[in-house]
Amino acid sequence: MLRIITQWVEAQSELRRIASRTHDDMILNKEATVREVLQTVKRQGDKALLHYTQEFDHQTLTPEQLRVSGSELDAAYQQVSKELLDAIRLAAQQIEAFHRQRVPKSWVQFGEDDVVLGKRYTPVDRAGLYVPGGRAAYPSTVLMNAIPAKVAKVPHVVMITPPGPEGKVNPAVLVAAQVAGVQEIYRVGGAQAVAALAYGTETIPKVDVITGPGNIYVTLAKKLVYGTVGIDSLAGPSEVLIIADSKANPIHVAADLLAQAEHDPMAAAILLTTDSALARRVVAEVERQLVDHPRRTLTEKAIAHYGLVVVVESLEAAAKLSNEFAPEHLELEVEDPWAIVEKIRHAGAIFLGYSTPEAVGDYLAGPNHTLPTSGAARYASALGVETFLKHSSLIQYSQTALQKVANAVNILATAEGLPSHADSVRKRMENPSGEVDLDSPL
Ligand SMILES: NC(=O)c1ccc[n+]([C@@H]2O[C@H](COP(=O)([O-])OP(=O)(O)OC[C@H]3O[C@@H](n4cnc5c(N)ncnc54)[C@H](O)[C@@H]3O)[C@@H](O)[C@H]2O)c1
Ligand SMILES: N[C@H](CO)Cc1c[nH]c[nH+]1
Ligand SMILES: [Zn+2]
Repeated sequence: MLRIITQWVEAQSELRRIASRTHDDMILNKEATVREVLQTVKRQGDKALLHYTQEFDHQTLTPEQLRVSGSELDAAYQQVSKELLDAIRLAAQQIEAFHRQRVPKSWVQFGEDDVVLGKRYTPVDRAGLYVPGGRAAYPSTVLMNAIPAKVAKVPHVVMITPPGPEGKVNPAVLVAAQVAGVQEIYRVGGAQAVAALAYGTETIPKVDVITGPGNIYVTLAKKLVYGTVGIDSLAGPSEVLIIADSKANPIHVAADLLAQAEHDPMAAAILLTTDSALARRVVAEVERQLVDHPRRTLTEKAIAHYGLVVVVESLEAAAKLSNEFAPEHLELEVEDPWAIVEKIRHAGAIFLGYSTPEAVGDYLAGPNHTLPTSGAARYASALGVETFLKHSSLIQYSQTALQKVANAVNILATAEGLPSHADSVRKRMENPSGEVDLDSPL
């Protein structure tokens, strides 16, 4: 049952509790397990992957079965309907069009005295895409990860996803991978999959960056291997925060809350509204929609632990609470959403207006659905092409330009007690031609 609260201080404290749900859980219960999984995979490679796949996914695999075979990839096309294939293709086109919009470009700038400055973007050599598969199969997440990697021109992309019943990977996931151009797929999930990508095993290549969302084990593993490899962001259990006014439709608001709650018992679903009647209607409607819900047990858990309705005085107050929470998804179900968006400072993705359910963003609007959770939207952003790129700074100085700054470099280097830094400039001033007298004693 969703709780309604009206007190500002209580709302702030409840929102803090919900935002920190993954940190608390991570630290108290799961971190030890994940550390052990990471260490064991690092030491034992494939053997550990098979062991943990048995323990956590209840599937018995041989090392040869870790990689999804060509015949399994071909067969997947026979197992999805034409409608599903068409929907995957439509989503792929829209996601690609969006991600091609603003690809960072290398640049150089020519300044006074022939100084050249710039940035050169290059893709990582190898990317590892995590596609969740514990409680649901996510062909959409395949597209959201693989398409930006492709647009960034990453030369080697591998995908990793947990095995389902009978060790099989969901055929829609395999089809989406092929539509997005990923052929190298391994069936392993959880922290053990992240470890394989970070350290490499006999079968699975080590990568430079790991992207993709996942449950608490996956998210904690990504956090722990950061540094050995790059990661996109901490995209953990899903969350939605809805700001609604009196004109919002309670049936739609309830459906949107449940759409995120149904991902995971640790998902969060929050409504901030200026209308106490709407608050009550949404609570009743959530109950009603849960009655025949196919994922009722896990969705109810999420709603009971991390669901909340807050009645606020104004939309400005709602925006303030939302900024404190920094949600993964923010829906503005209000009459003039563009007036409120001005006040929003932290959110992974913002959905504007009554007819923009968050689910269009999950599947095919174009922007990425892999987004920071648990307050990480304060400092992180959606997965994108730039996640797979890094840039090198470019700096070229002429002798004249160097001369002009020599004194300032000398002063700074002396202040830092680093004489060779000063010498590296001074010696070029003393010997501008760079000629070496080979007859003089060394
Ligand atoms: N933030 C985002 O952008 C975004 C996008 C899509 C999905 N999601 C989230 O991704 C998650 C998907 O979770 P999922 O569970 O369906 O799939 P998952 O693939 O993330 O996790 C399943 C794996 O967890 C491991 N695991 C399960 N129980 C374990 C235990 N007790 N100990 C150790 N390991 C264990 C298993 O190895 C299993 O393969 C959800 O939380 C969903 O909300 C987030
Ligand atoms: N809402 C998820 C991100 O938190 C993404 C997703 C994929 N499929 C359905 N939803
Ligand atoms: Zn979703």
